[in-house]
Amino acid sequence: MVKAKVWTLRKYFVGFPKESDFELKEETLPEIQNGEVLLEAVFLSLDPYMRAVSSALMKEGDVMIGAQVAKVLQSKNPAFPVGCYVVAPGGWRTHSVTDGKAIFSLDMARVHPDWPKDVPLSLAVGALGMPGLAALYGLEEILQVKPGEIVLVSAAAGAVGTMVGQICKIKGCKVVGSAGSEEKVAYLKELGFDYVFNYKTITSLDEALKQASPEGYDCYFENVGGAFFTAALNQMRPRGRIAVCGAISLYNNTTPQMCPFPHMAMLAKSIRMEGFQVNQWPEKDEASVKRLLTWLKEGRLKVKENVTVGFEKMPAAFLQMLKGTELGKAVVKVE
Ligand SMILES: NC(=O)C1=CN([C@@H]2O[C@H](COP(=O)(O)OP(=O)(O)OC[C@H]3O[C@@H](n4cnc5c(N)ncnc54)[C@H](OP(=O)(O)O)[C@@H]3O)[C@@H](O)[C@H]2O)C=CC1
Ligand SMILES: O=C(O)CCC[C@H](O)\C=C/C=C/C=C/C(=O)C/C=C\CCCCCO
Repeated sequence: MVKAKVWTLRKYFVGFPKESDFELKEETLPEIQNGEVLLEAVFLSLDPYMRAVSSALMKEGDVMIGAQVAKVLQSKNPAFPVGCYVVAPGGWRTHSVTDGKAIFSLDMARVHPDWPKDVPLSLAVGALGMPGLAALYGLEEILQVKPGEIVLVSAAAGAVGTMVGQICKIKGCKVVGSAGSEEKVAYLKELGFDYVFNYKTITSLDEALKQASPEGYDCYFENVGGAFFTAALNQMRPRGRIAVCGAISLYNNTTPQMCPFPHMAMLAKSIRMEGFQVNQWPEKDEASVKRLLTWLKEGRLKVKENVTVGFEKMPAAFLQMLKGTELGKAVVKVE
């Protein structure tokens, strides 16, 4: 019998998560049944949605949800032969038995067959996986950005935001980003953002947005919510579009955050605002990953990861990701 180490949600998060909200356990896994595989995790992804959906989709004591890059050790599913690598919704586990169905979003998929040997497999849960697809779909399917348009993106130095900015430049747009440290601001300028500001040090968000683009914004890629949304909405151009990808500034709230009603601003400028989730276009995923991979190989996409080594460090790495103190997509490498 195979034993797995797992991290469970010991207590629901109240406000900002604490390491004591998690509990490390050991599980004995069942034999695989038809359609199932036995997986060994290689890289585990840490993402803000794990905080956002925890109270809605999990019970105390559940294994934390999440995606991982894993190797197939045993298989009774012809789509996933022994020895192949997959991106699976295995959760915070070192080993898992699964049929590949996700609790929340992306079902199990093989790592792209054309994955080059010199490209880290961890990118399959980062720039060339869920966050990268979220950026691509938000820009193409929701905002339908056109060359010459002006795009604003919040949390711009994050796994999604860095891809949004770079894809905007590939598409011939002007892109403005906000981030919470001078290190991140400098990095985004290296990536080619046209204008970047540190939202923690400016005196006025309205002034910062106006200075970045006096003519306003055609598109806003929303990752943060809260007061940033209100300021961005007020500087949208007529017929502007807002893609609601996330609202990380709200995830730790213990009471609902109120904001000015957006109706008059949306009415006056005929603004379109649409929420989306990355799992809405499964038929496009393989081709989309291939496009992102091509842009990476051409040097048109740059990626940065913040790799924590050791399964036992997952809770600490998760809190660090939510705090946003580090640059790069947060992943944990299982030793
Ligand atoms: N709809 C979908 O399918 C998907 C949605 N998402 C959403 O996209 C957003 C970004 O995700 P991702 O790039 O993976 O996250 P990352 O963890 O890579 O980056 C998130 C960044 O958000 C910033 N942040 C954290 N707290 C706050 C706050 N209170 N106010 C303002 N900024 C804050 C931090 O950077 P800093 O403060 O330095 O700017 C942090 O580094 C999230 O809202 C996430 O839920 C992600 C994937 C798919
Ligand atoms: O078991 C699983 O589903 C884990 C695999 C998930 C996979 O890694 C991919 C998708 C992640 C999508 C992220 C979405 C967001 O960040 C959106 C943020 C909040 C959504 C709130 C939804 C509330 C549900 O009630």
